[in-house]
Amino acid sequence: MKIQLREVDIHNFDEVINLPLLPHQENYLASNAYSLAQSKYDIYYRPRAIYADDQLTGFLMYKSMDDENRPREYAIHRFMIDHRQQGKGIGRQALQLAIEEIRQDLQAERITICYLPENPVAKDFYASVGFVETGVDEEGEMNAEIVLNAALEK
Ligand SMILES: CC(=O)SCCNC(=O)CCNC(=O)[C@H](O)C(C)(C)COP(=O)(O)OP(=O)(O)OC[C@H]1O[C@@H](n2cnc3c(N)ncnc32)[C@H](O)[C@@H]1OP(=O)(O)O
Repeated sequence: MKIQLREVDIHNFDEVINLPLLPHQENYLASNAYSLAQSKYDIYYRPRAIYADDQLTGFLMYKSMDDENRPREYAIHRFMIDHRQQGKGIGRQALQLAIEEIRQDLQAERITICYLPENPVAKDFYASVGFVETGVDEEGEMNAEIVLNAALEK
């Protein structure tokens, strides 16, 4: 299966907004409609549509942390796969592609991700990709990170 990240644009934004999750999964992240609106008002956000063999199957969004005075850091804020397509390896490949895309910025030193501790998939999945948990923040979300420059690791 060929997995690609593509820009969200006038041709696919409707479909991205309508990508379905199971009802309980909707609690794990903001809606795609909210995320796309957010990306229009915060230029640091980079929304991406996930395609599997040219079929739209998911959405992710990351941002550089330049605006928070952390210019060498990127944060993956949203990540979802159409529930009918989950568990087929698409998410894992899409996350790898996002990490590769971020690595194109040779200044990048750190990638963070956060998730609700009760999310049954996130913890083990993100750990298997290399994210190391750093603690729960004030909003109750677990934070985890990949340090790209090993010299920075504590
Ligand atoms: C930053 C954030 O947005 S955090 C919120 C993340 N998003 C959500 O929780 C929304 C609902 N979930 C999803 O959209 C998807 O399940 C995602 C994005 C978490 C993963 O995408 P998928 O395409 O399903 O993942 P993929 O098939 O590549 O599997 C990756 C791993 O997740 C785990 N996994 C996937 N689905 C399940 C499931 N239903 N039950 C248990 N584990 C699962 C497996 O451990 C798998 O590892 P493996 O490759 O060793 O088998």
